Amino acid sequence: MEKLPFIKMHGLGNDFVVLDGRAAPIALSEAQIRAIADRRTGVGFDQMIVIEPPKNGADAFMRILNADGGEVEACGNATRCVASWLSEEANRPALSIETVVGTLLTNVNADGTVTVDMGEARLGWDEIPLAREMDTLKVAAGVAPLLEATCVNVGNPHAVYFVEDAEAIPMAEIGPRIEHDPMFPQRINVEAVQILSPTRMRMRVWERGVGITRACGTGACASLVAAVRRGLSERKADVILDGGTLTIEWTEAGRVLMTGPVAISYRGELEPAVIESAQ
Ligand SMILES: N[C@H](CCC[C@H](N)C(=O)O)C(=O)O
Repeated sequence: MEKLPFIKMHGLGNDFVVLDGRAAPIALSEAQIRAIADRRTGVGFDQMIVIEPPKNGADAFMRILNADGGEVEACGNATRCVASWLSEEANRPALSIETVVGTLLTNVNADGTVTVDMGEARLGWDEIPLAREMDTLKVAAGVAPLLEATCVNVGNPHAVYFVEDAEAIPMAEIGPRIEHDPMFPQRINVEAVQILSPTRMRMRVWERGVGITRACGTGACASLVAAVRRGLSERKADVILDGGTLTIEWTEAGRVLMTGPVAISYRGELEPAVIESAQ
């Protein structure tokens, strides 16, 4: 096996290993993905992104793998990072990037931030999905003090809990218990949100398949949509994450736009032994 080149990128500290599978397909097992995700013996990442040739005429297709090896539908911060990289390669700011749940439109702004149109927020119980029919505005599922969620799907599933003090929530302890609650048949990303003003909120996240991350783009989108649904926020607001701030807008047309910075940390080559030794 050859050495595997990669780009290490992050969006507000939500970090990614990006592989280019356009010239030759890259197929890794869940165990191999977990081996690369290891922050001591691998490279370490929250998500792995594999860029593939487009299937429906967009600029590229992106596959998204969580650190636990599972493939998922959406990753907002990674979409922004990939858009920035591909935009420089294509020498144009606007791109379209296919994912397993649809094609996302991206734009690299003059200040270097990247905006992604994550598409329409899905609010139906079967779109989240939940285990049974109910109003997704108030879902009685969780672990104290996170007991009533507003659930939103922005390509991937989120349970958003509004709290008085986000810093006081023991996310490492209760996040995994909510992630695996039987109410959520595809598991779920968990957000604790403290409203600071009609245009600012603080959010902490336990990500499905990863754990606590410094930022979650789709989580910020879901938090804004949930806050608007509960009358707690204007349709455009800043979401303050551990790693920094994302600006999110839920347009009158129902689409969710996310804007924020991206960064390349380094480029590297993965030794074949890391992959071949994976159990
Ligand atoms: N953990 C998420 C995927 C990554 C989401 C996050 N990193 C983002 O920026 O949207 C899930 O299992 O749906």
